[in-house]
Amino acid sequence: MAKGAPARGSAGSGRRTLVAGNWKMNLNHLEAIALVQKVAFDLKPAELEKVEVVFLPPFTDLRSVQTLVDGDKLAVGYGGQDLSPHGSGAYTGDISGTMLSRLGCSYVVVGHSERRTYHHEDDALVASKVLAAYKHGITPILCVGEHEDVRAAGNHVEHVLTQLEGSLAGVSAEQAATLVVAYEPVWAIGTGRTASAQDAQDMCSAVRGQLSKLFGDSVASGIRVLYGGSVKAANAAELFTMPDVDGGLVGGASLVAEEFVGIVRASPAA
Ligand SMILES: O=C(CO)COP(=O)(O)O
Repeated sequence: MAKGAPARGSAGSGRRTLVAGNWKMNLNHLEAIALVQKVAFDLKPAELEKVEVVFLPPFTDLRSVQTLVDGDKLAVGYGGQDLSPHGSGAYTGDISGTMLSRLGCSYVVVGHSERRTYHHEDDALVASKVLAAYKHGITPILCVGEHEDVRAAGNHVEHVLTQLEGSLAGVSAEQAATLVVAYEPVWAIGTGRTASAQDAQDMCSAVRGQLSKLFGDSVASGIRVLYGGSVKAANAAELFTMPDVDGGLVGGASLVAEEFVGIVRASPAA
């Protein structure tokens, strides 16, 4: 039985399933165009209406993806993998929310474990990026998740909920209404070791319970909570039918058109 806020379930919850492909540091702009074309042309309009499909390419591919999506009026979304907490100015290498929104991005990943690990991003920095995204009208996909040792010690729920609260410092209930959270256990990312559907459900439910405490039941029941970590066409259906799992944040499998399309089709909503 779900522990989180109000009666829901992906089917019948009112939350539209979201399948987002995080390409990480892969694919040049030509490969990007080929992949988006293949996925978007393969999926039927009815499927794209039921499941929201989002591409998260490297910054250098965004212009090409924008041109393709706009030119062919594709019913897919796209966004960045990170953004600067700053608005503009002398921040070498940073990409601002304004730049992303000018490129038509509707989403941005914030606080991915790879950035937390390799770029030492802490919850306070992640929270400032979440606020920067909202400032520019971009929906943050906030990533949280535990390392293997934390799970082994049985502290994973507490760890993730602390991370969630810290990463949402300063966010209002009104802003949170459009939030997307992605639960990505670090030990499942790129390892082929997917969390069990029940483990994913338990954590996504706990996340929703914490969102309820922070923003109230009605806001929390509308927030989409995704699972990420070795999602494939073969395991997506089991994960996405769990009542608090509203879709997936997909890494490796999002680079292969047939596999990504298979994941979208595995959604019970599709
Ligand atoms: O980190 C992820 C998505 O953000 C998950 O990556 P994989 O699907 O390759 O495990």
